[in-house]
Amino acid sequence: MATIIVLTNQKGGVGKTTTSTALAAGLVSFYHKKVLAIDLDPQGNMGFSLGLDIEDGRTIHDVMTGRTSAREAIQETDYCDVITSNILLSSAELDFNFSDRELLLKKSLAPVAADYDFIIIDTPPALNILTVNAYAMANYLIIPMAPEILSLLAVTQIKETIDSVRESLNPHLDVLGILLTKYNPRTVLAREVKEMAENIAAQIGTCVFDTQIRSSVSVAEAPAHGLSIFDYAPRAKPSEDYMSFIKEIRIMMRTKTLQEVR
Ligand SMILES: Nc1ncnc2c1ncn2[C@@H]1O[C@H](COP(=O)(O)OP(=O)(O)OP(=O)(O)O)[C@@H](O)[C@H]1O
Repeated sequence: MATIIVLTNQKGGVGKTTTSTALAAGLVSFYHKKVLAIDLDPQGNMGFSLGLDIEDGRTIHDVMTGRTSAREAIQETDYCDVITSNILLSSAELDFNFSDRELLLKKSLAPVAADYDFIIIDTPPALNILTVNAYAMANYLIIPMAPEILSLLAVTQIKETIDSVRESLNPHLDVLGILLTKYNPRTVLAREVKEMAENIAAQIGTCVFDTQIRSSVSVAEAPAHGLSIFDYAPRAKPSEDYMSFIKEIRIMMRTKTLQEVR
């Protein structure tokens, strides 16, 4: 069965899509894993970043409204399989107004989940029914966070959603860690935010990853070329950092699985 990793933070612009895309591409390119990337953000940036025309094809909205199957909505890219999103998903709160609506994503992806090693889910900058659907099927949450004070406040609010999903839908939901993005180690703010993030991580029962993703303009340029950061700018700092990040989380996931077996 696939390991399901969800990138989440209801604050916008903190690097959720960038990290989802790098993680999906990195697991395929360096570890030869079979990956399905799901875009749950109505902005539809993940499909675009992986080189797809998001106006074409069926979307996760079609899958979740039962108009098509997950298998029919999967599109292939040079990196991984993707189910794209578009603006129609922004009416999810109104469209999905029936009982069990929190498990819609899990049920619709069940027929394809066994075909993959990893399912990576990019979420919208909100805590809504889409986020809850992602949390309900996740093995691990990763919280990207930019070094800004408002970004820290957002992480505190995520805790309530995590607690309520653990109580009712997914008791095994595990927060793998907080990932500092757009990081400039030379600024005082970045160092202060790192310390605050460590306090918040302790409250959520998680950690701040040892790896931080440094800032570089190459991150903003890569999606326009439909290339992963590793192919667009292999020597740029974020390529190095995302590579270390993937190594770090693979070790963490392996350790956690071994602990569960014992
Ligand atoms: N390490 C980085 N260095 C420089 N720019 C970055 C970095 N990471 C992300 N960015 C830029 O920050 C912007 C927001 O990133 P991204 O779209 O990944 O965030 P997001 O959390 O998914 O946003 P949203 O919540 O709106 O979906 C983008 O323009 C992206 O190119």
